[in-house]
Amino acid sequence: MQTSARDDKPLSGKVAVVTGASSGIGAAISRQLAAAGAKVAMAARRENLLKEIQDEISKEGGVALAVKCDVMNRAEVKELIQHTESTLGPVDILVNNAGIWVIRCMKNLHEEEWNQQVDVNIKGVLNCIGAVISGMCERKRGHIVNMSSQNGKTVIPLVGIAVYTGSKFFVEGMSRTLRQEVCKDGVRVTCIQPGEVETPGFARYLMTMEDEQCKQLYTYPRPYQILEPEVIAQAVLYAVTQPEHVAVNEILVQPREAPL
Ligand SMILES: NC(=O)C1=CN([C@@H]2O[C@H](COP(=O)(O)OP(=O)(O)OC[C@H]3O[C@@H](n4cnc5c(N)ncnc54)[C@H](OP(=O)(O)O)[C@@H]3O)[C@@H](O)[C@H]2O)C=CC1
Ligand SMILES: CC(=O)[C@H](N)C(=O)O
Repeated sequence: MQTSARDDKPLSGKVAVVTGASSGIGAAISRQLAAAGAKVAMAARRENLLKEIQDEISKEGGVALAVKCDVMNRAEVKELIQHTESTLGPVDILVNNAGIWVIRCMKNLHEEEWNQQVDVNIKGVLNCIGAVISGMCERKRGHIVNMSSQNGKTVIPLVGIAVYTGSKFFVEGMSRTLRQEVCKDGVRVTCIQPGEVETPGFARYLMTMEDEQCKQLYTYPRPYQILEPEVIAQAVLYAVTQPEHVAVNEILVQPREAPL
Protein backbone atom coordinates (compact mmCIF):
# COMPACT_ATOMS: atom_id res chain seq x y z
CA MET A 1 0.00 0.00 0.00
CA GLN A 2 1.43 3.39 -0.99
CA THR A 3 2.40 5.59 1.98
CA SER A 4 2.83 9.32 1.67
CA ALA A 5 6.26 9.34 3.30
CA ARG A 6 9.31 7.07 3.62
CA ASP A 7 8.20 3.83 5.34
CA ASP A 8 10.61 4.24 8.25
CA LYS A 9 9.39 7.83 8.77
CA PRO A 10 5.69 7.60 7.87
CA LEU A 11 4.96 10.94 9.56
CA SER A 12 7.75 12.85 7.81
CA GLY A 13 6.50 16.35 7.03
CA LYS A 14 3.64 16.15 9.53
CA VAL A 15 3.09 18.45 12.53
CA ALA A 16 1.53 16.95 15.67
CA VAL A 17 0.33 18.51 18.92
CA VAL A 18 0.20 16.22 21.96
CA THR A 19 -1.39 17.45 25.18
CA GLY A 20 -0.49 15.91 28.51
CA ALA A 21 2.97 15.24 27.08
CA SER A 22 4.94 15.69 30.30
CA SER A 23 4.10 12.26 31.70
CA GLY A 24 2.86 8.76 31.05
CA ILE A 25 0.94 8.06 27.89
CA GLY A 26 1.42 11.55 26.41
CA ALA A 27 5.19 11.38 26.78
CA ALA A 28 5.22 7.97 25.07
CA ILE A 29 3.02 9.26 22.23
CA SER A 30 5.33 12.25 21.72
CA ARG A 31 8.40 10.02 21.51
CA GLN A 32 6.80 7.63 19.03
CA LEU A 33 5.36 10.30 16.74
CA ALA A 34 8.73 12.08 16.69
CA ALA A 35 10.52 8.80 15.95
CA ALA A 36 8.09 8.33 13.05
CA GLY A 37 9.21 11.67 11.60
CA ALA A 38 6.59 14.09 12.91
CA LYS A 39 7.50 17.49 14.32
CA VAL A 40 5.83 17.33 17.74
CA ALA A 41 4.58 20.21 19.90
CA MET A 42 4.36 18.83 23.43
CA ALA A 43 1.95 20.65 25.76
CA ALA A 44 1.48 20.44 29.53
CA ARG A 45 1.84 22.63 32.63
CA ARG A 46 5.15 21.18 33.91
CA GLU A 47 7.54 22.80 31.44
CA ASN A 48 10.61 21.31 33.10
CA LEU A 49 9.40 17.78 32.37
CA LEU A 50 8.51 18.75 28.80
CA LYS A 51 12.00 20.08 28.20
CA GLU A 52 13.57 16.85 29.47
CA ILE A 53 11.51 14.87 26.96
CA GLN A 54 12.26 17.42 24.24
CA ASP A 55 15.98 16.91 24.88
CA GLU A 56 15.57 13.13 24.68
CA ILE A 57 13.76 13.42 21.35
CA SER A 58 16.34 15.84 19.98
CA LYS A 59 19.17 13.48 20.94
CA GLU A 60 17.38 10.79 18.93
CA GLY A 61 17.34 13.12 15.91
CA GLY A 62 13.70 14.08 16.26
CA VAL A 63 12.01 17.51 16.33
CA ALA A 64 10.02 18.47 19.42
CA LEU A 65 8.77 21.75 20.84
CA ALA A 66 7.99 22.08 24.56
CA VAL A 67 5.06 24.44 25.17
CA LYS A 68 3.75 25.23 28.63
CA CYS A 69 -0.04 25.14 28.39
CA ASP A 70 -3.01 24.53 30.69
CA VAL A 71 -5.72 23.03 28.48
CA MET A 72 -8.35 24.45 30.82
CA ASN A 73 -7.31 27.93 29.68
CA ARG A 74 -8.67 28.59 26.19
CA ALA A 75 -6.35 31.54 25.57
CA GLU A 76 -3.31 29.40 26.43
CA VAL A 77 -4.54 26.68 24.07
CA LYS A 78 -4.99 29.15 21.23
CA GLU A 79 -1.47 30.46 21.91
CA LEU A 80 -0.19 26.84 21.88
CA ILE A 81 -1.58 26.31 18.39
CA GLN A 82 -0.49 29.70 17.09
CA HIS A 83 3.05 29.15 18.41
CA THR A 84 3.12 25.63 16.98
CA GLU A 85 1.93 26.74 13.55
CA SER A 86 4.36 29.67 13.36
CA THR A 87 7.26 27.46 14.48
CA LEU A 88 6.57 24.02 12.98
CA GLY A 89 3.81 24.63 10.42
CA PRO A 90 0.05 23.85 10.14
CA VAL A 91 -1.18 21.23 12.60
CA ASP A 92 -1.90 17.88 10.96
CA ILE A 93 -2.48 15.80 14.10
CA LEU A 94 -3.95 16.78 17.46
CA VAL A 95 -3.74 14.23 20.27
CA ASN A 96 -6.06 15.22 23.12
CA ASN A 97 -4.33 13.17 25.77
CA ALA A 98 -4.32 15.46 28.84
CA GLY A 99 -6.65 14.03 31.43
CA ILE A 100 -7.12 13.52 35.13
CA TRP A 101 -9.11 11.20 37.31
CA VAL A 102 -9.66 10.76 41.01
CA ILE A 103 -11.12 7.69 42.64
CA ARG A 104 -13.73 9.05 45.02
CA CYS A 105 -17.34 8.03 45.74
CA MET A 106 -19.71 10.86 44.82
CA LYS A 107 -21.56 10.59 48.13
CA ASN A 108 -18.44 12.08 49.73
CA LEU A 109 -18.99 15.29 47.77
CA HIS A 110 -15.53 16.11 46.48
CA GLU A 111 -17.29 18.56 44.22
CA GLU A 112 -14.21 20.63 43.33
CA GLU A 113 -12.59 17.46 41.99
CA TRP A 114 -15.74 16.80 39.97
CA ASN A 115 -15.31 20.22 38.36
CA GLN A 116 -11.59 19.70 37.75
CA GLN A 117 -12.24 16.48 35.86
CA VAL A 118 -14.89 18.19 33.75
CA ASP A 119 -12.60 21.17 33.12
CA VAL A 120 -9.67 19.04 31.92
CA ASN A 121 -11.30 15.98 30.38
CA ILE A 122 -14.19 17.77 28.67
CA LYS A 123 -13.55 21.51 28.40
CA GLY A 124 -9.83 20.99 27.81
CA VAL A 125 -10.55 18.66 24.90
CA LEU A 126 -13.04 21.14 23.46
CA ASN A 127 -10.56 24.03 23.83
CA CYS A 128 -8.00 22.09 21.81
CA ILE A 129 -10.44 21.00 19.11
CA GLY A 130 -11.70 24.57 18.86
CA ALA A 131 -8.16 25.78 18.18
CA VAL A 132 -7.46 23.41 15.27
CA ILE A 133 -10.70 22.26 13.65
CA SER A 134 -11.27 25.23 11.30
CA GLY A 135 -7.73 25.11 9.93
CA MET A 136 -7.91 21.36 9.40
CA CYS A 137 -11.19 21.68 7.51
CA GLU A 138 -9.86 24.56 5.39
CA ARG A 139 -6.78 22.50 4.47
CA LYS A 140 -9.00 19.45 3.81
CA ARG A 141 -6.83 17.29 6.00
CA GLY A 142 -6.27 16.57 9.68
CA HIS A 143 -6.53 13.97 12.41
CA ILE A 144 -7.92 14.43 15.89
CA VAL A 145 -7.07 11.64 18.33
CA ASN A 146 -9.02 11.76 21.60
CA MET A 147 -7.76 9.79 24.56
CA SER A 148 -10.87 8.15 25.90
CA SER A 149 -10.73 5.06 28.14
CA GLN A 150 -12.24 1.65 28.60
CA ASN A 151 -14.40 3.65 30.97
CA GLY A 152 -15.66 5.64 28.01
CA LYS A 153 -16.64 2.46 26.23
CA THR A 154 -18.80 0.94 28.93
CA VAL A 155 -19.56 1.19 32.61
CA ILE A 156 -17.33 -1.38 34.22
CA PRO A 157 -18.36 -2.56 37.71
CA LEU A 158 -16.17 -0.09 39.54
CA VAL A 159 -16.94 2.54 42.16
CA GLY A 160 -15.33 5.92 42.63
CA ILE A 161 -14.96 6.93 38.99
CA ALA A 162 -18.48 8.08 38.10
CA VAL A 163 -17.47 11.61 37.07
CA TYR A 164 -14.41 10.38 35.20
CA THR A 165 -16.50 7.80 33.37
CA GLY A 166 -19.01 10.50 32.46
CA SER A 167 -16.22 12.68 31.07
CA LYS A 168 -14.98 9.88 28.83
CA PHE A 169 -18.53 9.07 27.70
CA PHE A 170 -18.67 12.71 26.64
CA VAL A 171 -15.46 12.28 24.66
CA GLU A 172 -16.92 9.25 22.91
CA GLY A 173 -20.25 10.82 22.06
CA MET A 174 -18.75 14.11 20.92
CA SER A 175 -16.14 12.28 18.83
CA ARG A 176 -18.72 10.14 17.03
CA THR A 177 -20.76 13.19 16.01
CA LEU A 178 -17.72 15.32 15.12
CA ARG A 179 -16.52 12.46 12.92
CA GLN A 180 -19.75 12.66 10.91
CA GLU A 181 -19.41 16.43 10.59
CA VAL A 182 -15.85 16.54 9.26
CA CYS A 183 -15.32 13.29 7.36
CA LYS A 184 -16.11 15.01 4.05
CA ASP A 185 -13.59 17.74 4.95
CA GLY A 186 -10.77 15.23 4.98
CA VAL A 187 -10.58 15.19 8.77
CA ARG A 188 -10.50 12.00 10.84
CA VAL A 189 -11.46 11.53 14.51
CA THR A 190 -10.13 8.57 16.48
CA CYS A 191 -10.90 7.48 20.04
CA ILE A 192 -8.28 5.47 21.91
CA GLN A 193 -9.73 3.41 24.77
CA PRO A 194 -7.04 2.10 27.09
CA GLY A 195 -7.56 -0.27 29.96
CA GLU A 196 -5.20 0.07 32.91
CA VAL A 197 -1.82 1.57 31.98
CA GLU A 198 1.18 1.84 34.31
CA THR A 199 1.80 5.59 34.46
CA PRO A 200 2.53 8.13 37.18
CA GLY A 201 -1.10 9.16 37.03
CA PHE A 202 -2.37 5.63 37.44
CA ALA A 203 -0.13 5.01 40.44
CA ARG A 204 -0.93 8.37 42.00
CA TYR A 205 -4.68 7.97 41.85
CA LEU A 206 -4.63 4.44 43.22
CA MET A 207 -2.35 5.41 46.09
CA THR A 208 -4.39 8.46 47.15
CA MET A 209 -7.75 6.79 47.55
CA GLU A 210 -9.66 7.57 50.75
CA ASP A 211 -12.91 5.66 50.46
CA GLU A 212 -12.81 2.20 52.01
CA GLN A 213 -15.31 1.12 49.34
CA CYS A 214 -12.77 2.04 46.65
CA LYS A 215 -9.80 0.58 48.49
CA GLN A 216 -11.57 -2.76 48.71
CA LEU A 217 -11.99 -2.78 44.94
CA TYR A 218 -8.70 -1.36 43.77
CA THR A 219 -5.41 -2.81 44.88
CA TYR A 220 -2.06 -1.45 43.72
CA PRO A 221 -0.07 -2.95 42.09
CA ARG A 222 -2.84 -4.64 40.12
CA PRO A 223 -3.13 -8.46 40.42
CA TYR A 224 -2.35 -8.93 36.70
CA GLN A 225 0.02 -7.36 34.17
CA ILE A 226 -1.27 -4.01 33.01
CA LEU A 227 -0.25 -2.05 29.92
CA GLU A 228 2.83 0.01 29.22
CA PRO A 229 2.36 3.58 27.91
CA GLU A 230 4.26 2.61 24.77
CA VAL A 231 1.49 0.16 23.86
CA ILE A 232 -1.02 3.01 23.76
CA ALA A 233 1.44 5.16 21.79
CA GLN A 234 1.68 2.36 19.22
CA ALA A 235 -2.11 2.38 18.88
CA VAL A 236 -2.05 6.12 18.21
CA LEU A 237 0.76 5.69 15.68
CA TYR A 238 -1.20 2.97 13.87
CA ALA A 239 -4.25 5.24 13.58
CA VAL A 240 -2.40 8.32 12.32
CA THR A 241 -0.24 6.51 9.76
CA GLN A 242 -3.09 5.04 7.73
CA PRO A 243 -3.70 6.34 4.19
CA GLU A 244 -5.99 9.38 3.99
CA HIS A 245 -9.05 7.33 2.90
CA VAL A 246 -8.72 4.96 5.88
CA ALA A 247 -10.30 5.89 9.22
CA VAL A 248 -9.39 4.01 12.37
CA ASN A 249 -12.22 5.27 14.54
CA GLU A 250 -11.81 3.36 17.81
CA ILE A 251 -9.05 1.28 19.37
CA LEU A 252 -9.78 -0.57 22.63
CA VAL A 253 -6.57 -1.85 24.25
CA GLN A 254 -6.75 -3.74 27.56
CA PRO A 255 -4.71 -6.05 29.75
CA ARG A 256 -5.43 -9.57 28.48
CA GLU A 257 -6.55 -10.65 31.95
CA ALA A 258 -8.95 -7.73 32.38
CA PRO A 259 -11.25 -7.53 29.35
CA LEU A 260 -14.49 -5.56 29.60
N1 LIG B 1 -3.26 5.33 32.98
C1 LIG B 1 -4.39 4.69 32.67
O1 LIG B 1 -4.70 3.59 33.19
C2 LIG B 1 -5.33 5.27 31.68
C3 LIG B 1 -5.26 6.60 31.27
N2 LIG B 1 -6.18 7.06 30.36
C4 LIG B 1 -6.11 8.45 29.90
O2 LIG B 1 -4.81 8.70 29.38
C5 LIG B 1 -4.51 10.08 29.51
C6 LIG B 1 -3.13 10.24 30.13
O3 LIG B 1 -3.14 9.62 31.40
P1 LIG B 1 -1.79 9.12 32.11
O4 LIG B 1 -0.64 9.23 31.18
O5 LIG B 1 -2.09 7.81 32.74
O6 LIG B 1 -1.68 10.18 33.29
P2 LIG B 1 -0.47 11.07 33.86
O7 LIG B 1 -1.02 11.69 35.11
O8 LIG B 1 0.78 10.28 33.93
O9 LIG B 1 -0.32 12.20 32.75
C7 LIG B 1 -1.35 13.11 32.60
C8 LIG B 1 -0.84 14.22 31.71
O10 LIG B 1 -1.89 15.17 31.56
C9 LIG B 1 -1.35 16.45 31.82
N3 LIG B 1 -2.37 17.37 32.32
C10 LIG B 1 -3.17 17.21 33.39
N4 LIG B 1 -3.92 18.31 33.57
C11 LIG B 1 -3.56 19.19 32.59
C12 LIG B 1 -3.95 20.49 32.23
N5 LIG B 1 -4.88 21.15 32.93
N6 LIG B 1 -3.38 21.06 31.16
C13 LIG B 1 -2.43 20.41 30.44
N7 LIG B 1 -2.02 19.16 30.72
C14 LIG B 1 -2.58 18.58 31.78
C15 LIG B 1 -0.22 16.24 32.81
O11 LIG B 1 0.74 17.27 32.66
P3 LIG B 1 0.99 18.48 33.70
O12 LIG B 1 0.58 18.00 35.07
O13 LIG B 1 2.47 18.71 33.54
O14 LIG B 1 0.15 19.60 33.20
C16 LIG B 1 0.36 14.94 32.29
O15 LIG B 1 1.28 15.19 31.26
C17 LIG B 1 -5.65 10.69 30.33
O16 LIG B 1 -6.57 11.30 29.44
C18 LIG B 1 -6.32 9.47 30.97
O17 LIG B 1 -7.72 9.68 31.20
C19 LIG B 1 -7.18 6.27 29.84
C20 LIG B 1 -7.27 4.97 30.23
C21 LIG B 1 -6.33 4.38 31.12
C1 LIG C 1 -7.90 5.52 34.42
C2 LIG C 1 -8.55 4.71 33.40
O1 LIG C 1 -9.20 5.22 32.53
C3 LIG C 1 -8.35 3.26 33.41
N1 LIG C 1 -9.04 2.72 32.26
C4 LIG C 1 -8.92 2.61 34.62
O2 LIG C 1 -9.78 1.76 34.41
O3 LIG C 1 -8.53 2.94 35.74
